[in-house]
Amino acid sequence: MATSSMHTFNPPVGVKSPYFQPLWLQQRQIRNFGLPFPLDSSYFPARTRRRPLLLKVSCQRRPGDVSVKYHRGSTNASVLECGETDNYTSQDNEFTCVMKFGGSSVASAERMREVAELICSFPEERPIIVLSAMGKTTNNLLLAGEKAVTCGASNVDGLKELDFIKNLHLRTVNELGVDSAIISRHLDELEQLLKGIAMMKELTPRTRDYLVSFGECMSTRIFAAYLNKIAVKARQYDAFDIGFITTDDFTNADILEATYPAVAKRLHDDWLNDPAIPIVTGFLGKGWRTCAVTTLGRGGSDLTATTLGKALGLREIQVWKDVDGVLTCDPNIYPGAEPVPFLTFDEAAELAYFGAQVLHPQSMRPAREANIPVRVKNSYNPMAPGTLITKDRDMSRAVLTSIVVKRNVTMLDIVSTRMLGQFGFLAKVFSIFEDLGISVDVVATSEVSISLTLDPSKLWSRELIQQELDHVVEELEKIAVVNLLQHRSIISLIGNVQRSSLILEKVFHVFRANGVNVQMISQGASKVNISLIVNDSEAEQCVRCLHSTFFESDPPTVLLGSKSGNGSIVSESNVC
Ligand SMILES: Nc1ncnc2c1ncn2[C@@H]1O[C@H](COP(=O)(O)OP(=O)(O)O)[C@@H](O)[C@H]1O
Ligand SMILES: N[C@@H](CC(=O)OP(=O)(O)O)C(=O)O
Repeated sequence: MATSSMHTFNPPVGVKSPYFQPLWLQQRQIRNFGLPFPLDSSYFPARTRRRPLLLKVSCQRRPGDVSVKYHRGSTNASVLECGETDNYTSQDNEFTCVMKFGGSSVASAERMREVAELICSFPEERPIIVLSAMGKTTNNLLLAGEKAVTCGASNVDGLKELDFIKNLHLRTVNELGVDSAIISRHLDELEQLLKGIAMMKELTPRTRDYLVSFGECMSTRIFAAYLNKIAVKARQYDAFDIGFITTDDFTNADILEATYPAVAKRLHDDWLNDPAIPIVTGFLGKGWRTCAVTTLGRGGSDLTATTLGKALGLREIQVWKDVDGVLTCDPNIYPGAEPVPFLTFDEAAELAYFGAQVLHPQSMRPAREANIPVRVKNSYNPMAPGTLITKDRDMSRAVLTSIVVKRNVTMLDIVSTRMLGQFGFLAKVFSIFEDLGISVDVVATSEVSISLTLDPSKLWSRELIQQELDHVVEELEKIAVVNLLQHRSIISLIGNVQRSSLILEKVFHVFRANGVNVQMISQGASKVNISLIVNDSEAEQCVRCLHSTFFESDPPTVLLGSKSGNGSIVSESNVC
């Protein structure tokens, strides 16, 4: 490898660039992360060897280029050395796209065979493959872990979830005709881990992440072995071993910037030494402080795929699902939902953030930063065009793109106890949320009152239970009158907010006809989202009615009589 060209390097003091992320690393961590430059022991003068070393890593890239600038010093002020690693240019970019296959796409031996065929049907592509765990595996691992806490170590081998996982994977290996030895160590370790959990009577977030990692570790090993068996040369990678460096937020970790050059370097070098299709575990990373396995939040393999796309500056990122693309609404709520042919990154990000299970909430970020198109396709129906997500699209005729619902949201109405003209009220409220580490979804304000909703996924992952909610209310009550409203839903209308009057006119017509009162409304700064808060019990029906109104040429007049606020039966058009 061409090493650093040494020169004086002034760190951009006070500048926070997304490509310049300071990391405090220890020697052991540097080795573990496999950072893409030679940091052997000679890099650590004796006096700093035991102390943390400040290493700043920045990744500079144009499409197809990856280079790393770094400097190191014993303190922020004294930079000892800096340099730049190899530059990989687009000519030697050996991969063309990422293809990510979700759990439903690799749920059985038959599905794995079909996916292998699908990959081979694109001979012009040199893909990197990302796989999730085989369908239902992650849920069964989590359930097994929870049961292990209380079932006692001697009963672990009788857990039906463990049995399901063993049977599924051994059957798949058998049916594909690959050697079961590739997963036997994992199955043994999994059982031991569950026994450990049973003995400790405890399942920490860190252990939970290690536990679910077995799903992706096994699916990728089986699939790589099968590709090799059919003479398609493939190499399996555990993401946590090739430089996917994350925060240590177990169960919901975030990818750190140093990941991009590390992963690019590893895949690039391996390809040059011995070309083989990389089969990478989705969903997993390595915590930068703990060096333990982390996960990126449920559905996180989408984020693995877009991270790889950005790391290698690829032409396209494909996420293969079990639906014909991103649909006009959740097909579980309304089976007549239609595929949306084009979306912008902003639309897709809002859609994912506000509850569309089809994409991981953070997955658009790397694709947007590197401006790499994301294509959502159906592995069960590869001929369907799918959804193409890009930076811009023609919005001239766009009105509503998709309707999303996020359930079980908690809403807070906060009214200042002071009179009008009291400045600093909003700042005080938000500083309380900041202190408590709680993120807020939707906000509507006046000078003396705020209505807001709390992110249910954050509540879930942080186990923010009633006690914590009570604590929030207690703190807020020092400056305001607070009304806590639970079991609400956010209905998000993703589309062209330039046409908000037209959209809202239709929406309120539907709601009025159905006797539904909107409890809060917010038009996001993103300009692609209008959010409305209704009762949980009303949400699905509202989505179905809105879908009929916006996406069907002949909306139903009356599907069902519905009681209006004063108890009378409404019989207007658009009552669903
Ligand atoms: N707006 C939407 N568009 C498409 N699918 C959606 C939408 N909302 C919810 N879904 C659900 O998301 C599922 C696909 O996401 P997911 O299960 O995470 O896929 P995979 O596991 O294949 O990555 C679909 O089967 C569908 O039930
Ligand atoms: N297996 C993990 C990660 C993932 O991304 O899965 P899927 O692609 O099937 O949503 C999960 O179930 O959350």
